[in-house]
Amino acid sequence: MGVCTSSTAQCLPRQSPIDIQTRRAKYDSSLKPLFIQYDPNTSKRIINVGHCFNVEFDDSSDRSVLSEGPLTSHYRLRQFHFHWGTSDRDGSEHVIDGQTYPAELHIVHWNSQRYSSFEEATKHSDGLAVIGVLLKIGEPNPVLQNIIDNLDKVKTKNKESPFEKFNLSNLLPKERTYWTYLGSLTTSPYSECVTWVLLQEAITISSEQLQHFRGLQNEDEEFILENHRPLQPIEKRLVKSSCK
Ligand SMILES: NS(=O)(=O)N=C1NCCCN1
Ligand SMILES: [Zn+2]
Repeated sequence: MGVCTSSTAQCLPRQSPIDIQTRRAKYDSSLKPLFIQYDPNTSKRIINVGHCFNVEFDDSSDRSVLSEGPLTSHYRLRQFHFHWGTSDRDGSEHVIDGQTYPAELHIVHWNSQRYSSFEEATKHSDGLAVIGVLLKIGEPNPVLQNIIDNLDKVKTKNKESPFEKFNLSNLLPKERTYWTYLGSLTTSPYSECVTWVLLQEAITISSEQLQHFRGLQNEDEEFILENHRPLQPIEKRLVKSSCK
């Protein structure tokens, strides 16, 4: 069955982002540890897409993949991007027990075991798996600095620049425990095709580093000061936790 992009008779909406109420999350002992394998040789370019910037990967084969965890297929790495706010007080899309974070990293993968392309995968309820990583203000992050040093090359919409040999694994926190739930893309067309995997450990970014994100410009050459979607109703969904 195709995914719903809004509430229709045969299915309750499963929109994202949501507030993760950790005390309501249920520990599921059947959830496995995540298997994450990212080949630095698959990173290709950084591109300003108007509402954010993407770092894109060569997804013509299963060289960079996510599997296990709550997933029953393997998912191929496509791109990662961030969401941020006009100040350090908010900017994340997911919220934890009502607490907003200054930014959030999304690592987007598509089900290459069942579908032939990213575009096709977005039409199915198990099409995508997105790892969400919360960012908190702290020490400057040297791995993020490598990305930030390239933002001046993609200042305006559709500008792109080569971005090769990037080791995405180095951006992830040490601990990989997670919450998981069924949701959607948080940008248009909001397709309900995403298995969300939100890491419970945040990574750090300094306030000065985050300010560089807000220096990117959209198609009207205005600064992209914020790009996070408002919270959506959880409806009847359950959030599962990989740990007690
Ligand atoms: N913020 S999100 O849910 O990852 N949204 C996406 N939209 C299309 C490309 C992949 N991701
Ligand atoms: Zn996103």
